[in-house]
Parts: sequence; structure tokens; C-alpha cells
Amino acid sequence: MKTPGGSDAAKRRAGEHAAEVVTDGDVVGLGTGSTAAHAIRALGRAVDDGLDVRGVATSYASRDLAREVGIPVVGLDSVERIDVAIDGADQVDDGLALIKGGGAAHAREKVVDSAADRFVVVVDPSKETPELDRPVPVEILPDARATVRRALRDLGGTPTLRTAERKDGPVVTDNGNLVLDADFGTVAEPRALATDLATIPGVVEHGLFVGLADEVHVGGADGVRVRTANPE
Ligand SMILES: O=C(CO)[C@H](O)[C@H](O)COP(=O)(O)O
Repeated sequence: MKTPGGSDAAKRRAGEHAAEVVTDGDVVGLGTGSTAAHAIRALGRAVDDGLDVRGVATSYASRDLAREVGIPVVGLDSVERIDVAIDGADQVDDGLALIKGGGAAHAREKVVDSAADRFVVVVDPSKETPELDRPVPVEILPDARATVRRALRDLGGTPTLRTAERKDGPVVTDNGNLVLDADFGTVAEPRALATDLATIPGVVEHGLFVGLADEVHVGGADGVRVRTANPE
């Protein structure tokens, strides 16, 4: 469930700005989505110019793009820590809590983004909101569909199975699972909801990223604004 809107120029500014934080020798987490793709392309150009990095992809899509632009890719299963992760988001609130998973890649994204010493989020201004209020993507084991649906309703959510656009039936994630988009209205307490969602049996991962983002690069009409988790 993608966020509508957002200019590609603003996304490109954010992605290219974030790519500049990467330095020689870094292991870089490569996010998924149209904004992260701009960062991956910028890193590819830097690799052409001699930057020595290894990328860890968060999806088939980001792995394929990284290979296409010449970034050496290593498997997520072969790294213990990551220097910098650059990833997009569907919403960013005032406290830098995120909703992710518009591309159904949030399970691997959370592993990569959490393992990074520095997690840089790249967005255009349409993603900024005082409070999170989009449906929260929840990746689930296929056989747990009914029980997880009931548990999400018990938490006050309205779950909808995500369906594919160019295939009949549900979206199947890169991990072979399904996605329920759970609408909780305005999420008053993201951290508490994140904990509740994580404890539902059958939930593989949910798209609330709380306390993970170190900085958010917001691309605009004529530049990039950087928001940090601990402003001075
Ligand atoms: O979480 C994601 C994929 O699972 C994406 O980062 C998120 O959907 C933002 O994508 P875009 O930059 O295309 O708006």
C-alpha cells in the first residue's frame, strides 16, 4: 500500500543527499522503494568513481538494482553489522517513528535498518505527518491469516489482506508470506502498538519502526532538510 503523491525530484534530492554520508569501506544497507532507489543509483555512480562499498539488499528489487548499477552485493546472512542503512518510509511522525512496508519489504528492511550504526531515512515532504495514521503493514505466515486477523481486531485494528495488482490474489512477499494492512486510525502510542503487534503469534514483522531512525533527509523543491533523532 503505497503512499500517494510525492515528487520524483524531491525523492531524488533526498536519496542523493543521503548517499553522500557513505564513506570508503562501508557496508551499506540498501532500502526498497522509489526514494531509496535514487540513493542506490547515486551510490552506483560513486562506485564507478572509485568508492569501495558493499551493499546489503532489503529486497529482490534493491538487490537487482544494486547489481545493475555496479554495487557489490553481499547476503544479509553474511553480515553481523552494517555501517549505514538508507531506506524510504511511507510516513514519518514528529518523533521520527515510521510506517514502512508500502513495498512489502519491511521484514528484511527492519533487520537491515536495525543492524545499522546509522539509519538514514529518505523521504519527500508528503511523508511527513505529526502523528502516524496510515494502515500498518503486517507480514504474516499464510496459515495464520485468520488468527492474526482476529488478534488485530482485538487491538482495535481493521485488517485488509493486501492484493496484487498484476496477479490475481494476494501479494506474496519476498519471504513467501502474506501482508495484512491494519488500519488503527491515528496511532497515539506507536511504541506500545509496535510491542503489541510483535507479540501476536504468526506475525513475521510489522511496519512500525520506532526509535530506529537516526536522521531523516527530506527532499524539497530546492534542497534537503535533515531532521535528527536528537536535535541539539
Ligand atoms: O517501506 C518501503 C518498502 O517496503 C518503502 O521504503 C516505502 O514504501 C517508501 O517507498 P517510496 O520511496 O517508493 O515512497
